[in-house]
Amino acid sequence: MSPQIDAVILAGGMARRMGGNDKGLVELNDQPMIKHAIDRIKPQVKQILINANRNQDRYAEFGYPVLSDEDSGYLGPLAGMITAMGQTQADYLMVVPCDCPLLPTDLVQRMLKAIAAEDAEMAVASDGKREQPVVLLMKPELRESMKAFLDAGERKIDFWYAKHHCVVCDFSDQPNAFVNVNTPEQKQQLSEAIAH
Ligand SMILES: Nc1nc2c(ncn2[C@@H]2O[C@H](COP(=O)(O)OP(=O)(O)OP(=O)(O)O)[C@@H](O)[C@H]2O)c(=O)[nH]1
Ligand SMILES: [Mg+2]
Repeated sequence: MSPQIDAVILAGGMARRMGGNDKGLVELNDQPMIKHAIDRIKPQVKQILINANRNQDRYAEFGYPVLSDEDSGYLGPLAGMITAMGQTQADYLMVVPCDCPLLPTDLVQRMLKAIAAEDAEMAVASDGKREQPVVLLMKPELRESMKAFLDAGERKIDFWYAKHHCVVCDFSDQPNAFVNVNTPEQKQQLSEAIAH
């Protein structure tokens, strides 16, 4: 039987580079940014979870459970992942950010295959040039390890996954899939690129 996979879309950051505007709700070509991510991921998983720390009512309108960080101190993406790992019943959790509107339509399938090929604990996506540290597929059982790492004051996720058997899943055939919208300028650029 194929494993059950849920996804969490991380939208719990402060979005300082976006002027503090809640990035998942900022519109890109007439749709909230998170809706682009939802449309990419929904066909690939059983259940979507949204992780948000403000505007929870607006996020709830997308029709999926909205989880806020257990620790509300804006401790970074790890806090959102820990929260979602504690909620999911799935075999694997796919983590994606809300600010990558062009995620691969074969993301989950390839990440799962990469894990199986090496009997790894988790996979991190790469665009061929660099790893995408918040695009991860992992077993929810890793929650305790991640929580201990965060509780120890560590924040950098790549240091955490270096402690585990993590395989890099290469998407150099679609490098634009991980285009990341952190600033109004990046949003404008992508908006124009999509429109053409
Ligand atoms: N749950 C949760 N997610 C976070 C937190 N900080 C960042 N993220 C998420 O992690 C992903 C990558 O982070 P960034 O792109 O740097 O987003 P950000 O921190 O909101 O933006 P900046 O303040 O401009 O760095 C995004 O999907 C964020 O929503 C946090 O404290 N809690
Ligand atoms: Mg970002």
